[in-house]
Amino acid sequence: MGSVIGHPVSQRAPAISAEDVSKRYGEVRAVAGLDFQVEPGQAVGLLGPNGAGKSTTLDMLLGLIRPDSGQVRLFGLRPSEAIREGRVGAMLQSGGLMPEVKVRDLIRLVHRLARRPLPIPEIMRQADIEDIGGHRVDRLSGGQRQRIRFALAIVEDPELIVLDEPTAGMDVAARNRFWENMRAQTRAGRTLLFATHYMEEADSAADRILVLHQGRLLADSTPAAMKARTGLRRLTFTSSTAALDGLRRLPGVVEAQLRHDSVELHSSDSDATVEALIHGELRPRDLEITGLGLEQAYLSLTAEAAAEPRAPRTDFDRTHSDRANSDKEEVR
Ligand SMILES: Nc1ncnc2c1ncn2[C@@H]1O[C@H](COP(=O)(O)OP(=O)(O)OP(=O)(O)O)[C@@H](O)[C@H]1O
Repeated sequence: MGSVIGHPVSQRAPAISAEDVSKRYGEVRAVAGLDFQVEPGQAVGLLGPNGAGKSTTLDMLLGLIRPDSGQVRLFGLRPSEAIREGRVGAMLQSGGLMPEVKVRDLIRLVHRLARRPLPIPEIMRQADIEDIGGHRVDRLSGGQRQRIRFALAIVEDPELIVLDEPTAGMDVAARNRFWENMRAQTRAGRTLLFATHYMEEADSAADRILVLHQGRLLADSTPAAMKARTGLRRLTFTSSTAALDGLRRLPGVVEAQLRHDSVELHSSDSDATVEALIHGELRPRDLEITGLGLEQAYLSLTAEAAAEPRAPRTDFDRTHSDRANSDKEEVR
């Protein structure tokens, strides 16, 4: 990518650096003391339940809102500088598209305004919108509109792409094509930070996962390490004599599901569970043992965090407790 080569000065700086970043909305602590760095070329998935602070974090990284405290740098620059230099592209949840224009005309318009744009055919190809160039923007489906937003995000060939739930509204085929394209983007050296609620996307597209919970960083890990962390295993088999009560009493079993004669167990001691199954009455067939998926690992992590008593009040809380309600600041 030309732009990567074209910015030697801050090449060694992390693509993203967030240092002790916090943000409140009145009484709501949206983000509390967030610290992380992302190296160039990484694909990072940002996960967290509704209200965990994902969008607030992305908005602060992009300079759309100012943190109450802490510092954000992109390639060693303030967010507004990095964006001005065309090094950052974003695709956010909000933001309307110009109505009554054709897709190709919209891309041409934004292309004309950009300082160092990619060629239009390249933008259309990368965003997978070649087939809808002649369509009116206000008559597109939700998934097609997302692809237009992505096209607008990459017009300036940015080194960092920030995506907030990019595949919302896309069908399965479009979603697969989108992530295939994203993998090509990171192979080409681009850095990717995306918020998502789809675990399978995070699992396949991210080489690192950040889990936010109540504005704090709960986990910073690879998908594989996160899955291994729970220590739980999934056992599936068929049995014509299984009953839920008996399954739940098996050693190690923490969760049991029975649908017709298909059984799924989650076990904290799969050796003991298998031993009991083999020597019991159930006669399991087609027994398979696998690790739990990212979704279960994520759910157990966030459930654990929700069950913990709230962390003690911090200096940040005391300093900012009287802050007014609507302090969203536009800085660009
Ligand atoms: N402009 C605002 N004014 C007041 N409170 C806000 C504002 N924006 C966000 N919040 C609150 O801050 C917290 C974090 O919200 P945020 O949108 O960052 O979470 P999220 O993880 O992106 O959620 P979701 O998955 O639902 O998009 C929530 O409690 C939310 O209600």
